[in-house]
Amino acid sequence: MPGTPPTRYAYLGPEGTFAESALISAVGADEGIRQPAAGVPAALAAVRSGDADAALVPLENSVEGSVPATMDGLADGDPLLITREVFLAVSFVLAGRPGTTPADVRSVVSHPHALAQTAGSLARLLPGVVPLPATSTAEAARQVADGEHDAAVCAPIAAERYGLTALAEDVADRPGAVTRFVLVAPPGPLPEPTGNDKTSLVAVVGDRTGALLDVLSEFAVRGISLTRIESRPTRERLGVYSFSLDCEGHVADARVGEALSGLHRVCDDLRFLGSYPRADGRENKPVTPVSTDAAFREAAGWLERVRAGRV
Ligand SMILES: O=C(O)C(=O)Cc1ccccc1
Repeated sequence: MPGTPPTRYAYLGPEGTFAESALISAVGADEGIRQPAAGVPAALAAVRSGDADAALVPLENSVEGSVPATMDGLADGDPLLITREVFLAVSFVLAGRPGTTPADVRSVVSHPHALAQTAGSLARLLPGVVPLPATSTAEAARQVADGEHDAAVCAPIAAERYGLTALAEDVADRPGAVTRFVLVAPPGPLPEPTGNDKTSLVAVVGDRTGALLDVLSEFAVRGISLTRIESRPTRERLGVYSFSLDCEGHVADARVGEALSGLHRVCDDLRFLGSYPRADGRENKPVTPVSTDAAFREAAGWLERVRAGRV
């Protein structure tokens, strides 16, 4: 009998990206097949088309904030679900072809988030050199190896993979930067609740007074804490925004489920992006007695009795 085929994981490639390291740390080096994609849109497209079973993409960084390609790629297009989050400490090297010295460098290239996290250090190491964007840190290393540019800001493993040497190690304006990656899959069964989960949503609200307060109230009245909220342009016209947010809890929890029903009523559009185990090493805040599943069950029972005239 044929066994189950190996899981195909797309990731922001090429080989040697932080996304690949995050994928390996999430699923193991020997699990499934890793498929490098040319960018975040390509990684998500591979899942939507069925060419991959899941994709590992960067979502946000502790220094530079969210990755717009991922935020927008999840908010638009066919629905996808986040099934895991992965946190990775990122540390960079400035890498060049063997024999290069900082004085030889006329161009430096990297992912915009890597450039943002190293801007001050690059200005010191390479005065007057204007940094250029690449689709990923490993793509930048590949371009340097191919002679398209002189230096790349990348992971030590990417420098090694593309035969580059470090002109400077541990390049960072602020040490301790952490990037949050997510594993996304086509719609399907949700990860089981673990008791320490997060739920991600995109809420589109009308252009009216108090719209954001309406969104926040749905969480506040049910004792649900938000872990992230940011606005993104809907790209329809200036002034119409969506709110991308994460809250504590799983949609299977009564309070979260009820909050989502409430949001579905008050929002012009609500996209559920998944409930998955919290992986940032922190614990969700304790649920107050009035917001537990038992409290919601008891209240539903009470209402049923009232409606039946059994007061
Ligand atoms: O380009 C990469 O290697 C990525 O995985 C994206 C990224 C870039 C900079 C910091 C963290 C993640």
